[in-house]
Amino acid sequence: MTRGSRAGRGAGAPSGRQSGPSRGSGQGRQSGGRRGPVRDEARNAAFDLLRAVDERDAYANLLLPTLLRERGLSGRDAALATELAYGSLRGLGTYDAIIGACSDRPPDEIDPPLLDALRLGAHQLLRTRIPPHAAVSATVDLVRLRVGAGASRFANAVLRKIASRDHDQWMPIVAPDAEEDPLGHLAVVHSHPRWIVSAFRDALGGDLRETAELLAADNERPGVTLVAWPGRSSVGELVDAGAVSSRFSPYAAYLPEGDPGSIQAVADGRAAVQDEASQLVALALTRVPVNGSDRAWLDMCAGPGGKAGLLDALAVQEGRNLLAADLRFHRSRLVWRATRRAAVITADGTAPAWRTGAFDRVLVDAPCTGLGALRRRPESRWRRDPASVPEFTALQRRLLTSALDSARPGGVVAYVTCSPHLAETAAVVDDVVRRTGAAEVLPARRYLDEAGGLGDGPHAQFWPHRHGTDAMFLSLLRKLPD
Ligand SMILES: C[S@@+](CC[C@H](N)C(=O)[O-])C[C@H]1O[C@@H](n2cnc3c(N)ncnc32)[C@H](O)[C@@H]1O
Repeated sequence: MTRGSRAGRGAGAPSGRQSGPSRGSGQGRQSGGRRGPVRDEARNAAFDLLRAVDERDAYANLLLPTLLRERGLSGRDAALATELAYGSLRGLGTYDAIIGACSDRPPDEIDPPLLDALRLGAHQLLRTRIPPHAAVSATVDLVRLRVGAGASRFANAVLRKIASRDHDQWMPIVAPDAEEDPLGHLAVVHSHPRWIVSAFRDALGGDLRETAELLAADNERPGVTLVAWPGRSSVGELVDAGAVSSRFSPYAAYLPEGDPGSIQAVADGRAAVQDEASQLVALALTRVPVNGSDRAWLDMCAGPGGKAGLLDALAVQEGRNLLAADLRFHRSRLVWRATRRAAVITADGTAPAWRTGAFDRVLVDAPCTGLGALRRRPESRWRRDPASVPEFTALQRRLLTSALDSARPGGVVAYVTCSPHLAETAAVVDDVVRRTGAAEVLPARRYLDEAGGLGDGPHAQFWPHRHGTDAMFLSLLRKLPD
C-alpha cells in the first residue's frame, strides 16, 4: 500500500454535499456531487474520549458522562458514542495488530490522534453492524476534520484494507498460531496484554479454554447490579421498580435497562449500585460464627464505601458497631456518604489508629491491580503494569498482617481483592499465615452457599464468565490465640 495515494474521500461514501452536524451511524446521507467532511457528534465525542485517555490518563467511565452531557448527546447518539469509545479501548490490542498489517508503519509510529481515529474505524468495521462504507467515510471525515487532509488519505487507505476482511478472517493473519504460542494467540484474539492472559491462565489452573471464556467475558459490558441495603429497602422494592431478582446475593437485583438513579430507593440512598460478588464477600464475613463477643467490626480499606454500605446496614440490624477507615480523606468522605451509623475515619491501616485485638470481624479489601474488574474500565488493561504487582503485594501483606493484629483471638478476618492474580490472592494469604502463624484459613466457600464454581481450595474466587460478577477473591481467616 502506498501511503497517501488514495483519494481523501471516504471509500464508498455517497458524494453529496451536506452541511451541519450528522448524527447516528453515518447512514442516510444525500447522494449527488462532491461533499465536504461531515461533522458527526457521536464520533467526535468518542474520539475526544480516546484522546483524553491517551493524553491525560483520563478514566473513560468517569469522563464519558460529562462529555455526553456537554455535547448534548442522548439516546441513540449517546449509545453510539459509548459503544465506539468503549469498544475501541477494549479492542485496541486486536485493532492495532490489524492496523499494523494494513499500514506501511507500525502503530506506535502512527501519530496518536490518527491512530485513535483508526481504532474507532476498525471497531466500526469489525465489531458493529454499521455498513462498511459508512464506517469508512465517517472515520475519514473525522480524520480530515480533526487531524488533517493528508492524514485522511492515509486513513482511507488503511480502513479500506481493514474492511476487506471481517474480524475472524483477520485473526489467522495477525494472531500468533494457537499451538505455537497460545498466550500470544489469546492476547491478540481477545485484546488483552499478554501478561494478563498469563496471570488469568495461572489463576484458572492452566485451562486455556476457560481462559478464553474469561477474556471474552472481559470484553462484554457488565450489567448493572443493585444492592438493597437491608432494613432500608428490599429486593422486592427494586423488582417493583423494574429490576430483576438476582442469582446469588439475597440483597441483589439486576437492572436490565435505565438509569439506576431513577429508582426511588437508589435516589433516596436506601439502595445502591454494587457488584454481586462484592456483596457476597462482605456478607460471608458476617456469616462466620465467632465464639464470644461480636460487637466490633472494622472495614480497614473502606473507600469508596461499597462494602461498608452493606456492612453498615447489617451492623445496624444486628446491633454491631462498624468502624470504616481509608487512607485517603476524599475516599473516607465517600464512605461517610455510603453509610448511616458507621464511624468513619481517615487512617493508615498499616499503622493502625486503633487498639490491637479490638475487633471481632475485620474486612481488608486491599488495593490491588484491579484485574478482576477489567469489564468496567475499558482502558485499564492497557494501563496496568506488571511491575506494579510486587508493589501491590507488598502493601497487601502489610495490610493483612495489620488486619490480623486488629482482630481479637477467635475473631475473623476477610481478605478480599478485586483481582484473581495468584500473587495478590492465595500467595499473599499463604505468606502472611506462614510468617505470622497468627491465623488458620477457613473454608470460605462454606459461607457462600448460593454460588458454585468458586474453586477447589479453601478460598473463594468469583469470575465474570462463571458468575457474571467481577473476579473477586475472598479468603477467610480465624485469628489464633497468641
Ligand atoms: C479496593 S479499594 C476498597 C474498596 C471498598 N472496600 C469498597 O467496597 O468500596 C482499596 C482502598 O484501600 C485504600 N487504601 C490504600 N492504602 C491503604 C492503607 N494503607 N490503609 C487504609 N486504606 C488504604 C484506598 O484508598 C482504597 O480506597
